[in-house]
Amino acid sequence: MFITFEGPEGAGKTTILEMVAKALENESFSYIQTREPGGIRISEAIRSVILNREHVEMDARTEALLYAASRRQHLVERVIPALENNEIVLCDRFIDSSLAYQGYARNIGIQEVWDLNQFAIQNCMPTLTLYFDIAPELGLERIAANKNREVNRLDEESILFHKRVYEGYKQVLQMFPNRIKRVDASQSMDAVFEECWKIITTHLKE
Ligand SMILES: Nc1ncnc2c1ncn2[C@@H]1O[C@H](COP(=O)(O)OP(=O)(O)OP(=O)(O)O)[C@@H](O)[C@H]1O
Ligand SMILES: Cc1cn([C@H]2C[C@H](O)[C@@H](COP(=O)(O)O)O2)c(=O)[nH]c1=O
Repeated sequence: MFITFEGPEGAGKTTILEMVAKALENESFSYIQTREPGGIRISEAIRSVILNREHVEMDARTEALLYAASRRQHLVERVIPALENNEIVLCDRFIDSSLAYQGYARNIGIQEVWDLNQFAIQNCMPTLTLYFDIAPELGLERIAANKNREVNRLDEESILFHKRVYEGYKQVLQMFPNRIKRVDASQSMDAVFEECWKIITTHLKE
């Protein structure tokens, strides 16, 4: 099982992924938890290049290529070996982020970014994606309130950009209605977790 967590900034993906990991551990499932961009040395290095606040001149297609490169290395080095070892993979963001952020919000085109990513993923797609649905304003409020979080280059984009990301996700949801399950991320943490856990346990049984 390859489960990804998707959604705009501050939606609660990382928080709930941690809670899901603990719940899987309690049930004695073997799993790994990881993130994109990053998760392993080379992909974390690419992450620093992409998200560096000084790199304001980065071209949108360069950005899309760097995310895809980071994705490729992470898949080969971390995700695929874990799946081959029958471990559940919990991954904070994956290809849907590229479709929403680079494809739609950056105006490259969802189809172009999808095509670009095929070279990187070679058909390795998540079996389940939890989409954390939250109004961009509320997500940004949450991250602004979290003083421990480092602000990155994408966080600093305009509210207009974050609204486009939200619109982009809506389109991605329509493209993959079977794989992507929507969760109301504006609820309390416990309520969001319960909703996610129900979806995951159903997926496990299937
Ligand atoms: N359901 C919730 N209600 C209120 N606050 C929440 C909820 N879920 C998470 N938070 C808080 O919101 C902030 C952002 O949460 P988190 O880092 O999990 O979001 P994220 O989706 O991973 O964000 P990003 O993609 O921007 O890194 C954190 O301070 C977290 O404690
Ligand atoms: C995988 C991926 C990510 N992004 C963006 C989304 C966020 O703004 C950052 C990652 O930061 P986080 O705190 O770890 O969520 O990168 C993107 O634009 N495209 C992608 O493919």
